[in-house]
Amino acid sequence: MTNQPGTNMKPLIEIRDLSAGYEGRQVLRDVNLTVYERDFLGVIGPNGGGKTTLIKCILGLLKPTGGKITFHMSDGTQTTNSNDRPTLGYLPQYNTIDRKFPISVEEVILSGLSVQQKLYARFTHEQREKGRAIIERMGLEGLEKRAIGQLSGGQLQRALLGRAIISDPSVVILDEPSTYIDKRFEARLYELLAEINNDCAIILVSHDIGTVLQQVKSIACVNESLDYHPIRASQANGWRETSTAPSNCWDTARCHTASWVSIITTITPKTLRRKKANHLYGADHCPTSLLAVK
Ligand SMILES: Nc1ncnc2c1ncn2[C@@H]1O[C@H](COP(=O)(O)OP(=O)(O)OP(=O)(O)O)[C@@H](O)[C@H]1O
Repeated sequence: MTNQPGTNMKPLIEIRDLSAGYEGRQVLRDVNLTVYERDFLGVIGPNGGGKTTLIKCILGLLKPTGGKITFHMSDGTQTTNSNDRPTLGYLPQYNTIDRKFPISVEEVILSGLSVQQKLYARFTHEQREKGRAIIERMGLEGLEKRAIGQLSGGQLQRALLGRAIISDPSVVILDEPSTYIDKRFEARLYELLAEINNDCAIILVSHDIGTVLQQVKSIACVNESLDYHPIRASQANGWRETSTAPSNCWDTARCHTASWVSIITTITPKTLRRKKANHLYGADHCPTSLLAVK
């Protein structure tokens, strides 16, 4: 199944019949998905289901074994070459970051401009000012010169988010952004994402289903294949709520169908309790059948 174009939403990324894997082992198959202008797509699914692999394919970090990814440019042209694609902002999973790398907060944030920068060229005054504004927006004032190895987990996540948005990308991709972020900044993080979403599309990979459902406009469940469900479908004036879920949506992903569909259809008090429990215990330790299983 592929998601259908909205009435006036411009596609930014079109994924058709994508398959991908590692060393001959297939991880994704027959993935079809379109990311639209100002979309806010939540990507959920079980551990090892292929969420990060999908993101790597979009970013051009992993070559698909089949299918194609088309990027739509602001001038109306299209490309399948990831070197020519529009700027994508990326916040990688926390555990992929080498914290021993000798780089400061300011340098991490400015490194998000590297695609616009000639190799070894100095940053301009304007770029540094932009870096300062992002540092302030991320609540990192006073930590500009601190090496990333001396930051708390949440401070590092904020620096990485700053890096992801500094280049004014057309799509920001966030892989588990709330890991290590405290409650106060988590609320700010989602406020920031709502602000950013006024200008660009967001793809958010998360295990925090309650938060995902409150924030996103559409959901993709990835477990080898992909099932898509719009929560707020596009219409002439933007996005509107929908309340239907395809009953087989989660079957394909081998999730617990009834529980998932009830979560998707409405945010129930049960879901809110789940969200609270996730925050207290972490999604992986949350004892309930609402979590996806392989
Ligand atoms: N570089 C790699 N080489 C070989 N196998 C890999 C590699 N990266 C991921 N895999 C495997 O591919 C599968 C999908 O991994 P992926 O990281 O995409 O899952 P995920 O849905 O993002 O999982 P999680 O929720 O745990 O982050 C897993 O079985 C994983 O072990």
